Amino acid sequence: MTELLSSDQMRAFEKVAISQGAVTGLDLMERAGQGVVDTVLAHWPALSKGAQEALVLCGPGNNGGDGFVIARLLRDAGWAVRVHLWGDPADLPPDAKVNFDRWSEADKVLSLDPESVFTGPRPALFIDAVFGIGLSRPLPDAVAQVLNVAGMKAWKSSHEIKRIAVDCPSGLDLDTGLIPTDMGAVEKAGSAWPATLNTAHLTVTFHAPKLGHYLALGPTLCGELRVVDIGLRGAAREQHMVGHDPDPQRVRLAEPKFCGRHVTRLWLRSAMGKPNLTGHKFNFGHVAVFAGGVGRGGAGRLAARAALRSGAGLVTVICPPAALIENACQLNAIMLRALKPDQPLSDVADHRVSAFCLGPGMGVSDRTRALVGEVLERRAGDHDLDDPVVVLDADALGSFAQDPQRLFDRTHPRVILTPHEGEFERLFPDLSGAARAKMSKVDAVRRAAARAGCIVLLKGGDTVIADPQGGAAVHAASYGREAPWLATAGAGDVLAGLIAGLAAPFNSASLFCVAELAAYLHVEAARRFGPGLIAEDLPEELPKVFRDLGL
Ligand SMILES: NC(=O)C1=CN([C@@H]2O[C@H](COP(=O)(O)OP(=O)(O)OC[C@H]3O[C@@H](n4cnc5c(N)ncnc54)[C@H](OP(=O)(O)O)[C@@H]3O)[C@@H](O)[C@H]2O)[C@@H](O)CC1
Ligand SMILES: [K+]
Repeated sequence: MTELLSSDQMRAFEKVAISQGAVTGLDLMERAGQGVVDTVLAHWPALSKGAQEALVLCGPGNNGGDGFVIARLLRDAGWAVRVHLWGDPADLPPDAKVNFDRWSEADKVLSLDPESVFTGPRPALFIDAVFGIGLSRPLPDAVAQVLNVAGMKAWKSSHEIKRIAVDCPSGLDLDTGLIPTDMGAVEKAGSAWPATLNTAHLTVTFHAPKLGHYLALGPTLCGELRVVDIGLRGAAREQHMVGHDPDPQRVRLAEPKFCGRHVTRLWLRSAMGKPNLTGHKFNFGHVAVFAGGVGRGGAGRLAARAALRSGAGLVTVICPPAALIENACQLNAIMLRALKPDQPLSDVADHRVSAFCLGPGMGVSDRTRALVGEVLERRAGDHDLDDPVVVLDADALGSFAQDPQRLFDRTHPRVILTPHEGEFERLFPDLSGAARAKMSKVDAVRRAAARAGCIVLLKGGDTVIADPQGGAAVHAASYGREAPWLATAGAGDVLAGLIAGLAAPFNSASLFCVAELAAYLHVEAARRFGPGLIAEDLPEELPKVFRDLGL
């Protein structure tokens, strides 16, 4: 699984490599610039056929230094290159200054402002090397105007201009995936896009992807993402093997990759219980899904269906007595039990229930709170691993909005909370909204998991999963894995059931690994079905996904 780095981690890698004498900063800058040129020419082979015009915008730090290297390499290859610099050359850091001087030996450097940039000839390549991991505040207005895609209209046939971002589109915070603005940060497309919108066709980053490439606006702004090896490998820590719990210091992409190779089948087999064992249905666990009252059972039934499709041996829907007939009309392979308000849970769910799923359609109520409390108190004794898995979603979370601590006092390591942003905000108001202008989604979910003492999975196109020790993963429905059809009623209920179903067999992987796989399968099912998807389709698509993935 690919590691996602913070800006500080990237700087630390560079520092270690340089201080060990393995490489100089100038070497790294040269490799970075060469890597961008090679990647661009490989991406658009037609550009290699004849030298053309390139525009390189450089900033006051080492991102700008990379820009000077790129400009020189293109010039050496016969391109006509114009370079604009934001800032005073005398203030450039040493390596960037060396490359500024190398460029300046034969060519001039222009100022970076809309007038001077847009009056020149139309370039084939528009290269943004203004700010990278060193962005520390909102973009200056003049830079924002030059980088705004709208500015391209100054050139005729602007659609033919390839926009390349060096490390990231300038203005993107590589820790949060947000765009810092004077008013805080902008996260969502549609929610007041800043005037500084800077989207690239291709972003070339170095050594490893950063958090901001995958979180929030990152994928929208970066276009396609390529990672160039600049020889820091010696300093890199080993990669994450699929099926292993996360390292608390690191963040990984939840994906079926190891050392750059696809290991999808291995991932499925390492996380799921069913493919590794023969036996009777009780070997594969029993999931109990609580459903709502009359007319509100659909969400619970969706979760139950997903649990059964994902490998649980048995699934029981537990509902209030009045909803028994409604559910009986709709369920076959899924068992059904009614639970009266004064009846003990053990009457309908014995000790063999290995996973509970609560929330979808249950309603925000005292009754839901009481049932959640009762399930969380069902502990096996000495060993956490013997406790049933408890997936808490939707109304199981909403029922504790007034007093989240009451929930957190009971949650344990075999519990997973699966909120969407709104539910997360109600449970963790101090880790949401404006607080997230500075704190990445990963940090917010890590803190939430530590506070709740259980796993937290915060849904989104950039789903973040964290455990109380700090281990974290991002599951990204981006860079070719977009799943817009998943934004449909009931899709979240299916995910909750999927987690419960995957976690139910006694021999499945840790709950964290199961949650990563569930997020992946959920998106795979949506993408395989495609346009027109509704939540009912997701569980039915799972068998095809399993088959496609080689199970
Ligand atoms: N690390 C590595 O291993 C490698 C790194 N490499 C490259 O170096 C890049 C990182 O370089 P970097 O640290 O110099 O940061 P960078 O993004 O150039 O900007 C810092 C400058 O911008 C300024 N500044 C910031 N925000 C501003 C604003 N809004 N408006 C105005 N000014 C602003 C800031 O000023 P300050 O905040 O200090 O006042 C400072 O002067 C990295 O992204 C990659 O491309 C590669 O060569 C290969 C190896
Ligand atoms: K940049």
